[in-house]
Parts: sequence; C-alpha cells; structure tokens
Amino acid sequence: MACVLIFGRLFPFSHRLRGTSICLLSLFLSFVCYCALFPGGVVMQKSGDPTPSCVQAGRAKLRLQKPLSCLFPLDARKSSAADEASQPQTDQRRPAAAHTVRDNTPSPPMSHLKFGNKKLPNAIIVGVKKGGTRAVLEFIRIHPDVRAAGTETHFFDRNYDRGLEWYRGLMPRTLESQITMEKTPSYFVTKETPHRISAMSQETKLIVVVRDPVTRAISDYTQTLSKAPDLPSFQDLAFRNQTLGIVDMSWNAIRIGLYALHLENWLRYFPLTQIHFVSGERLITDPAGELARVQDFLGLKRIVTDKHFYFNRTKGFPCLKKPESSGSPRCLGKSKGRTHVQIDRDAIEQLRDFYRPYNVKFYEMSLSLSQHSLNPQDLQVEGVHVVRPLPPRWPPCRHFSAAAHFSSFLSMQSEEDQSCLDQSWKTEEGQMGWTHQAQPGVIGGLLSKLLRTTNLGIHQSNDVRGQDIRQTKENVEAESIASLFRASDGKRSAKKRLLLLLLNGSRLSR
Ligand SMILES: Nc1ncnc2c1ncn2[C@@H]1O[C@H](COP(=O)(O)OS(=O)(=O)O)[C@@H](OP(=O)(O)O)[C@H]1O
Repeated sequence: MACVLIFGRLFPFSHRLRGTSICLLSLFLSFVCYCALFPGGVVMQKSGDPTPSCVQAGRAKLRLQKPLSCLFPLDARKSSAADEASQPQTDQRRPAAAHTVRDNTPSPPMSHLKFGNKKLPNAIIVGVKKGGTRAVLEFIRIHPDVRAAGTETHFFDRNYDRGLEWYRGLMPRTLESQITMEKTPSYFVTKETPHRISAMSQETKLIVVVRDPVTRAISDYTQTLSKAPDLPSFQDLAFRNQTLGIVDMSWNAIRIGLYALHLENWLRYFPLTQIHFVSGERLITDPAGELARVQDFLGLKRIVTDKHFYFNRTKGFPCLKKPESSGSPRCLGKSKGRTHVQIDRDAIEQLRDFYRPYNVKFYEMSLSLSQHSLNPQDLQVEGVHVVRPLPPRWPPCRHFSAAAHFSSFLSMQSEEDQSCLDQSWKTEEGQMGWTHQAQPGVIGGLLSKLLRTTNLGIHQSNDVRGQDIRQTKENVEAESIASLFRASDGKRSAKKRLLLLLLNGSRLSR
C-alpha cells in the first residue's frame, strides 16, 4: 500500500490510468519493495529444523542472515539417515563406525559444526530397573561431551519394529566429539535386546547399574504399589511358600535381580570389557567416585567431579549443584528415593539367602571374563590358580590394602600387584565365594560357612564375624584368608572349594 501511495504522489497523472493497470503496477512495486527488505529468499526457506534458534528466526522473519544451520539442515540428515536405513538390521558384523551417523553429502554444511547430527547411541544404560539408572544418566549428561535422550525409548524391547531411523530420531543432536546416550532399564532383562543392540553396533558400550537385588525388589514393589494400592503383599508375591522358603522366581520383581542369568545372555553378544557395572549403592554414598569410573569407561575426560554434587538432607540423596551460570540445584524427582514399604526381617533374610548363589555367580562371571591374565604358577599355591584380574577400573586401588597383605603371602610381586592388586584367585572348581569388602556380616557368614564345610581347623574369630571390615578390619580379614590358604595347603579337596573374589566394597552380596 505504501508503494501505491508513493506511486500516486510521484505520478499525479496516474488517475488517468485504468484501475486494473494501477492494481497490477502496485502489485509489482509491492513485490520489488518486499524483495528489497528480505533478500535472497531467506524467508521462504523452510528449514524444518527444530533447533530453537531456527524456530525463533523463522518466527521473527526479520533476520536478514539466518544461521546456515537453518538453511541446510535436512538434506544432509536425510542422506545419512537413508544410508543407515539401507543397512540390514540383521547385519551383526557391521563395523562399529557404521552406526555413527555421518554426513555423506559432498560439501558438509556448516550447520553441523553448531548443532551436529542425530546419531545412534554410542552408550546405553541397559539396566537394572530401580538400580539408579536415572541418576547415572542425569549425572553423566552434565558432561559437555555427552548428550542423552531424555525419556526411555524402549526401542530394543517394545519398539524394535519401528526401525533404527525412528530410534535415531529420538536422539539429541551431537557434535562429532560428543557421545550419544540413552537409558532403558528393561533392556537388561529382555532376551532379544543384547542381540539387537549388537546388530546395531557391536561396539556399543553398555552400563548396568546394579543394586542389592532384595532392596531392588522392594523398590520395584513400592513403585508398583504406588500405582496399584490393591496389590497383594510383598511376601505374597515374593514367595510361593514362605514357610518353606520357596521363592517365586516368576515374579518380575524377583526375576530382575537374578543378574547372573541375565548377564549370561549379554555375554553371548558382548565382551565383558564393553560392559561397565555401576554400584547403585555407592552411587548414593559416593556419586563422584562412580561417575569417575563411568567417565573412564566411556573414554571421557573426568569433568564430572565431587564439585558437582551436594547431599540434600531433605531428599536424603545426592543432588546436582546449581550450575555457575544460572538455574537451581537439581534433585531427581519424587519417584526416585521413595520411602520403601516395610518388609519383615525374616523375609528379607530368606531372600538374601536365595540371591546369594546368583550374586556369587554374577561376580564370578564378571571376573572370569576380564581382560588380563596372570600365570597360575605366580601364586605358588598348589591347586589354586589365577582366574583373571579385573580391568584396572574395577576395583579402585585405594580399597585394596587387604589385598596387598594377601598378595605378599602369595609372593606375588608383579607390577600389577603393586599398582592395583585387582586379581582374583580361585580353585580349579571354585564353587564358593565371598566378596572381600562386602557389607558387615557377609564375609563373616560366608567364611564361617567355608570353615565349616572345609574343616580346615581354623576357627572363626570375632574379628571376622560381622565387623565393619571395610572400615577397620581389612588386615584382620586378609590375615584370616591368608591363614586359611596356608592351612589348606596339601588339602586339595578343601582348596577346590575356595573361590576368592577380591572385590571392592560392592554391597551386592549383602
Ligand atoms: N541421587 C539420587 N536421587 C534419587 N534417587 C537415587 C539417586 N541415586 C540413586 N538413586 C536411586 O535410584 C533409584 C531409582 O532407580 P532408577 O532410576 O533406575 O529407576 S527406574 O528403573 O528408572 O524406575 C531410587 O530407588 P528408590 O530409593 O527405591 O526410589 C534411588 O534409590
């Protein structure tokens, strides 16, 4: 209209022209004005890019120079996405790099430098339900090199039919230097999942947050009860016959805690080195320590440290501190850290007994499949040979003063012994085990059982029984183990029953 008015003033004779001609002329002039204001067809560019800055720019329509990312984003994504989709999902041998979505367009648009691409995850928190998976994800994603899908995708268990492109679409954009993560705790117990993840990429890193399976079951039950108040009692569901101590293994809350059985399935598709176990308990008492190990495992610089956490007394859990720039301190939501339903002591003890062999097996599996190995003769103890040491990240050296003691008894002097002492020993047919620094009472209980069954003539001392070994009795414990070995010298059958797992303070065997 402005153009028409100007036109009228500039050309007073225009009234003589016919109405239609004026209309056409003003339309033309309007178009010229419009082009001058919004050059290059910028406004018409429909990026479809959901990044906030693009959306904003699109709304404003006044920015003369939109970021390049808003001009080019889809083409590149489409081409790389199509490449990925054309890969058969059953191709298990596909090299790992193939799962990283790369831009294959001839000249990569600048947008990727700023916003990156959606990639299939490099690392997945696969379990366990109620183990502390949300905490691990929320804590690790404050690392600048990590980006994560906010919600559980359930791709590999419930949505697999939707295909990898659907899955990729749920991922955040990442730069080349960043890793993509997601968490879906049900993966750990879904039979098809390991195979499916390995079909996506055999190099996917897996994180499993484990927690004492009894506490886990109670947490699980508490959650279900909060949604279904009419639920039968915990005992009714957990036992087929509580008097006889027959546990109902078909109840999901019980079944999930059979970690050894589920791990067996994963180890058919992934080497143990690609699986990292986080202690759900230590995640609460020492989140920075657990996160340090997670960062090591993911090959990340240790950026998330104790500086990022504080203990929130009201919540009773560690929370994330307020970031320097802005925002408020962040605790996990109300569904994390609920007060558990009270379960009677007997039922808990019965369940602990039930889980114990599975826990021992779980440790045994995780040890025996570790990377490094020592020579059996290093041990100089007949009938006892080294299984394999754990990778250095597990356990941390600082917890191993007792191991040092034990090692000197066995005359083990290798560098590895001195630096970390994360070895394990077992007999040829190791059937029994205990964790070195388990919760008070565990070592005592297992050791006394061992003493009874092996009849080695060593008596359980008060020091061994139920003291806080981790804090104060490490050396006593090591001495007891050492003397047990000494006494078992020559008694092959007795030694065959020994499985010594020198682990750090995991509380799984509680
Ligand atoms: N920092 C922090 N804040 C709150 N809660 C924490 C934290 N660290 C670990 N946990 C424990 O995480 C438990 C919930 O586990 P998940 O996140 O794996 O649950 S879920 O499977 O996703 O539902 C949750 O279990 P409950 O205590 O039974 O609610 C917590 O014990």
